[in-house]
Amino acid sequence: MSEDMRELKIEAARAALGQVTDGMRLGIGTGSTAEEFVRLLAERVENGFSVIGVPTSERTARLCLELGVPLTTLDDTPALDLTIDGADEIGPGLSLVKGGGGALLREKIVAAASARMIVIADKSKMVETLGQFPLPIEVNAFGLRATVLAIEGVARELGLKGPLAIREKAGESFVTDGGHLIVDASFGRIPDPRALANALNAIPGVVEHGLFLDLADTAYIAGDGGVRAVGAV
Ligand SMILES: O=C[C@H](O)[C@H](O)[C@H](O)COP(=O)(O)O
Repeated sequence: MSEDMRELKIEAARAALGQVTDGMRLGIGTGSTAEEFVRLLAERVENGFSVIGVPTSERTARLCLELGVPLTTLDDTPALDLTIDGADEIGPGLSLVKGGGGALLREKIVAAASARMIVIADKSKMVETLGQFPLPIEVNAFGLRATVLAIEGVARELGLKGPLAIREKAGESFVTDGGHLIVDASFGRIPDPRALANALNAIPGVVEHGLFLDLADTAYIAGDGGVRAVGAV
């Protein structure tokens, strides 16, 4: 990642930090942008700021522990004030594709348990139509081939084309924090994300998918001209 790109992620994270107030219960996202947020948050915590966070992945949990950000679980703190997370794509109405890092299931559970969700990203994530980033679909390993066939069937019915790939890491199937697999669907364009989300939700082997609809309230998008807020501020 270039230094410029990292700087944009830091700027977006800093804008989101401005919305965090003392005592908040936070959902803490996953990925390179969310990690910049964790680093800034840790500096505030070191200076006496009091927050408690629910991490959306083991990776984020490790970073928080390393930097001294206090953590809780969703079982102990089931209602959160604010989730701050990155995204792979941000489309119309703050519809999102998430899950490039494989954390989509916990991210969605945490976002849904939060009163508010802020997305932080550099400007490259803004798109007119979702789908150029392969859509991550978290699936149960049991019946994988049947589930892939069902996803292909749903895609065909919706006029979506493109290969499905079982995600791999270092030559092995990638396994999520929840012990599931990821199917990456390269549709190119998803003109009706809601129809696809509903159809995927109806497939038993699909645990969750990376379409986040009606979850994000605000996005802070960092570009050359500074940070732009999209949605409610
Ligand atoms: O599973 C990973 C998450 O959904 C990330 O928030 C997403 O992939 C964006 O990550 P990054 O900030 O590294 O582009």
